[in-house]
Amino acid sequence: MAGGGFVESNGRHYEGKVTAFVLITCFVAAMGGLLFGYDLGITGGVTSMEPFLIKFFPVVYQQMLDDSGTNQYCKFDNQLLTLFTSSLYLAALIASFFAATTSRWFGRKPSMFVGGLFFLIGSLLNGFAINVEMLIIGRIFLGFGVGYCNQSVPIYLSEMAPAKIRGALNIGFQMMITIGILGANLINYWTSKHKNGWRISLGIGAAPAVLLCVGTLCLEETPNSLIERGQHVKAKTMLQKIRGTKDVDDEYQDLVDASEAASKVENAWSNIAQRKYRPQLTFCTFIPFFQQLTGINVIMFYAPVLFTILGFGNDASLMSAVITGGVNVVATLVSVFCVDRFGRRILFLEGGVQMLISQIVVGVMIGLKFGLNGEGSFKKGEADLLLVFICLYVAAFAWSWGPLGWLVPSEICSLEVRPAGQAINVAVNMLFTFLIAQVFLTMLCHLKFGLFFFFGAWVLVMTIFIAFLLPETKNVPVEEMSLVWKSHWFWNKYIPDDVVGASAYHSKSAP
Ligand SMILES: OC[C@H]1O[C@](O)(CO)[C@@H](O)[C@@H]1O
Repeated sequence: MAGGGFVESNGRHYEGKVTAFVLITCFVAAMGGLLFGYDLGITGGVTSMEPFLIKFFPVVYQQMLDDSGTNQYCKFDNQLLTLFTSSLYLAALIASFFAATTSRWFGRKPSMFVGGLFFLIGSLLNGFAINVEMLIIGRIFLGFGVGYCNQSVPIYLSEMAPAKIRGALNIGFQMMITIGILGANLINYWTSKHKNGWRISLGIGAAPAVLLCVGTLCLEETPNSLIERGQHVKAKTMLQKIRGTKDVDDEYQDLVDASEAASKVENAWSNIAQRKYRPQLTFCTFIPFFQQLTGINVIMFYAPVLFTILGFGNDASLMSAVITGGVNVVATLVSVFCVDRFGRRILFLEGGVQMLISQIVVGVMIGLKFGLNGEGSFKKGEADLLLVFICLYVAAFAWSWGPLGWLVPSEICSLEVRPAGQAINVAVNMLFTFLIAQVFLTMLCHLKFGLFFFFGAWVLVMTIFIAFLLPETKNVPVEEMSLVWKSHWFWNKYIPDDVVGASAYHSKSAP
């Protein structure tokens, strides 16, 4: 068992080693993130494979053949094809509400197990699909898996992990999502060379799903969940077991206190609607909304389709998706190292400016080449340059809005508003992921190259939003957030003086 040491919270010492339990936890969490990323990334490549289109979407395929040489912008515009991609996010949105109740009543473990099972069924239905119905039902099952896992895995992680690696694990989840997307792109690149390769692409997700289910069976329930359900003795024994030491009294007491405080919260929804929580409500709603309005999923879902449209050729399209997927992973890693050193704001602001410039360049290049009628294709050198700017855009997203879109909402919400804040964050994220997936191909058909300016304009709005409204949250303990709001030019009017008095007292009294 590697690692060890202790962490302080509220002046108390938490003993805690990185035990085997913690490592298995990381492994399972990794599978949860990986599956989400895999399902995000897999459809773009699959929907650009001819045998797949011929079998399930012959109309789109015919449209593609008939259209050759004419309007590239509208080649793939088909509602049923889009529904194949986007149905997952709608299902995830609905399932995340059920998952919240399951993990509260029955524990995190059953929730994650159910999530893994959904993933397994969905992957098998897709891999063996004989008609569009089976495909879409499979996608809906995968969506239930995403809803269940996105809700329970991050909670499980933060409850199991020793405090000192909690933040790293938070970004680690996003990191696994990007690795899943890259894995999907690589697998598509390989399977596209085989006749029924799409079956492998869609079915192979069953493997991590089995690992997730089996992994979950080997896991223990979190002490927090046991306390929440009145099993105090078991909770303490469990905490000793997972921390690898008998000396857990301080941490245990904090968990009991936190659970008591949480049980007093009668209605997290009416809490977050109170005036003094206006900053939390605003950021938990707007951060996921803006994250999706960067347009990132246009690249993540449709990169191979988009690159095909731009004239990259089938192989080059899939290869380009692998390149953007790789950039996504590496740039997320940059964030892991920078976020606590340089802070959140600088990443948001630099990322915003870099995304905006890249989007303008991409829009102009496509506009100059394809014009309004959508006719043309790029020469090799031009295509490479376009790819460079798309990579710069992906990198900027991956060290800013990607991980921070999850980190910031979670670190600004104190216990009394956390469940509601987190639920809003996940729901808004899924809703706009769904909408963008659903309307992108139609928007491309109508807005043409202007689509890149459309998302660019949103990036400008969100960068101004961050510049003026988000204070730095680096190294701010959650109980001191109200001091930060109170000293902010805009939010100060929402924070009553007595709340700040209480936090100031708290922070002084904590040694
Ligand atoms: O890495 C890109 C991916 O990250 C997310 O924004 C989630 O944080 C997804 O919507 C996107 O596909």
